[in-house]
Amino acid sequence: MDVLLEAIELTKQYKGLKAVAGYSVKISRGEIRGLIGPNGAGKTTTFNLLTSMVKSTSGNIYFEGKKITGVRADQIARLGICRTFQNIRLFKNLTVLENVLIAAQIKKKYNFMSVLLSSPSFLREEKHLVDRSLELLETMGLINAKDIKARNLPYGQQRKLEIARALAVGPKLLLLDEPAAGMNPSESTELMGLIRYLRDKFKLTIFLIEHDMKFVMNLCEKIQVLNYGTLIAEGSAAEIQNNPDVISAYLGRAVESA
Ligand SMILES: Nc1ncnc2c1ncn2[C@@H]1O[C@H](COP(=O)(O)OP(=O)(O)OP(=O)(O)O)[C@@H](O)[C@H]1O
Repeated sequence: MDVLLEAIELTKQYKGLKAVAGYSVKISRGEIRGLIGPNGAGKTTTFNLLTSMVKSTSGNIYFEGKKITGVRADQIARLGICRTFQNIRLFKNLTVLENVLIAAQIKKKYNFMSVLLSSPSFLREEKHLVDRSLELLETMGLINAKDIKARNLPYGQQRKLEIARALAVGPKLLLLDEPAAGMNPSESTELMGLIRYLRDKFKLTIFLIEHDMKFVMNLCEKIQVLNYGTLIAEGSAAEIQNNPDVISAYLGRAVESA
């Protein structure tokens, strides 16, 4: 098995609460993996730990065999772990194309003088970035919206723009936090096909959090289930659906909130 990402015994403690407790995962290159669990189970915290957006209390993370525990979030993105957010984070007053361009520039380190003097190499590079960003918008079905301000995009398209921004950084591993949230059934079915297409086209590995069970069960080859910060199950869609611990975790929460 060609393991792209491995986490061993990750824990995040907030005062008296263990948001994530001893979480481990091994994700193979090319896989589409799902992470589910009731509200507050620790899913987003897990993504925050994997991308160094929060510091783990203990545990280790390895990416392509190298230890990345404690590496800064911007460096994690440059190494090839990029993500989207549950609460969409776009530059709302910039256009769709500008949003992607900003993300595409993360990997480039311009020499200040070459930018100031608009040197030929900078202009060449800039054209390359624009071309690549336009290509990405084409792939995501957003090309006709390229000059529209992000705030004026319909919600489902804002979610797609977030994915385009993450792709612009050039990830190997793409983490999607509730990519289908707020989408109608036909949009989420279309998104499923798009995610498979992106995985193949860009040779990605995808790890996603999603509350839409149909989406997760149809798309993910393997699924993990968190409950109160602890991993309670891991397996195929059929294994997860029939797992009594998973069923009682979801039913238990439903009873609590009734
Ligand atoms: N910065 C923080 N300080 C204190 N507690 C936090 C913090 N971030 C998260 N938590 C707590 O950690 C637990 C896990 O939260 P998390 O957001 O990871 O869950 P989740 O599974 O993503 O939930 P949801 O499905 O509702 O998005 C929750 O009890 C939450 O209140």
